[in-house]
Amino acid sequence: METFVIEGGHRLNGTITPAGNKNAALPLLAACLLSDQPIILRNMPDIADVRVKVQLLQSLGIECSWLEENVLRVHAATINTSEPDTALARRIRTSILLAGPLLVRTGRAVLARPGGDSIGHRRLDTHFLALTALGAEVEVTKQAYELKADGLVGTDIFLDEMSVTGTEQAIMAAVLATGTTTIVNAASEPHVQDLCRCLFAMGAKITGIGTNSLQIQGVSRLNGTEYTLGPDFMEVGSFIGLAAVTGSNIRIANARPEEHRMTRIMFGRLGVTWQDEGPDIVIPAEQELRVRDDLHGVVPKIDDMPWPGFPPDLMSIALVIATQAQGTVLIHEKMFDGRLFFVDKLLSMGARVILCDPHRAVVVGPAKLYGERLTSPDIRAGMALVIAALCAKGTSVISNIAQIDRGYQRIEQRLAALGARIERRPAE
Ligand SMILES: CC(=O)N[C@H]1[C@@H](OP(=O)(O)OP(=O)(O)OC[C@H]2O[C@@H](n3ccc(=O)[nH]c3=O)[C@H](O)[C@@H]2O)O[C@H](CO)[C@@H](O)[C@@H]1O
Ligand SMILES: C=C(OP(=O)(O)O)C(=O)O
Repeated sequence: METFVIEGGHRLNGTITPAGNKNAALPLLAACLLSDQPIILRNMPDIADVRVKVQLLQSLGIECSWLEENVLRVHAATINTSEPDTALARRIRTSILLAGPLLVRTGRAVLARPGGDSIGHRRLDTHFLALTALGAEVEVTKQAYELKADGLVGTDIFLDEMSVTGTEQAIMAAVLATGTTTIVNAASEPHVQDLCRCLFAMGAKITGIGTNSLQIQGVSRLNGTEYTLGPDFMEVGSFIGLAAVTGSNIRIANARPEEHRMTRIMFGRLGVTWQDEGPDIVIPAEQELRVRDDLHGVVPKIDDMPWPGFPPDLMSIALVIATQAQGTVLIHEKMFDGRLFFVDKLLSMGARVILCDPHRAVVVGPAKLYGERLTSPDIRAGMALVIAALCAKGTSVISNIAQIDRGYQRIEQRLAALGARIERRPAE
């Protein structure tokens, strides 16, 4: 197990480019099963979760090869089995996204209960609601799911919540179903849009992309294509937070500023500002971080919602920024039950936070942070701890960085290029 050793308290400077969106890459790899033609995915992030997903595809007999850095060719000419490798499937959340495509291609899917971040209960009910509506038979056991279908038939589906991967599952099952499917109360995050656009390029008939109501006219086959993934907006939000708490001037190249309107509102409540310069985001040095109270001096809140609300994956970053802002703010994590527990790590660094319950934390800032020995509990808390450590006085050692490697491509090298003092070392 490796660690990050971080010496904090130094200002950073320079340009950083976000990697391709992790949460687009993972469903797109599942979508490759929907065609027997080659698909070339560009701007694929070279992260641990993608590597596990590629191995999962290979366990089905699908050809996957990196043509060059961040360019992956996937060719599902034949699929040898409907049972992806159990150990690999248990390592990532999106192994479950193979269910719909396997049903379509082989009429059967046997999948282990998936892994992914341990941030509270991660329900899959929406996935099975959609698949059964389209005609699949599903048997759920304690640790696995067995599905079969003799052809899927389009229908009107109203999702019980705007689940991101639940929506992706429904889309992938519907594109080759007979007839028309409507998916209402659908998620519309940029990664859901990337999936729809790639499927569209493969010949799928989808309208309503980017909205909460999708219409899909089933087609009889899908072609191969080439598709370029969008930038990871969680990386962009993380880099904005990093610049703000370290007082650094950072340019984030090709950041798609239009995807950060809600982030601007929420981070703005902590006094964080930036300029959009064409496709780039430029965060100025030495900002005055000060909580902006609501009208009548009421303590403001930062809370998450499905898109275009503030993404839950940026809540941990917002919490670290709040520790450095003058004033009091409520962090209200409404979507996940277990994402705020990492505040005990920030408390050990000197942050002033009251964890009211699993969903709410009151942060009083600014607090001077000090280097600590820390463990990364999940991917986003891990990145939040890296940011806290870079802002802290002294040296921090972060263990369990495999969590961070799941989603951030060679992060220590990219941050070191901005002047960050961060090293990857074998665990002592
Ligand atoms: C691989 C991938 O893409 N993972 C992302 C995906 O996970 P995933 O698809 O697993 O997350 P879901 O969208 O299903 O649900 C996330 C949480 O929000 C709750 N919920 C969801 C919708 C809703 O309308 N109301 C509600 O309360 C769910 O009950 C759950 O606790 O979306 C999450 C929410 O953006 C992100 O944190 C994950 O990074
Ligand atoms: C929760 C996340 O990932 P996953 O759904 O893959 O566990 C995340 O990307 O923050």
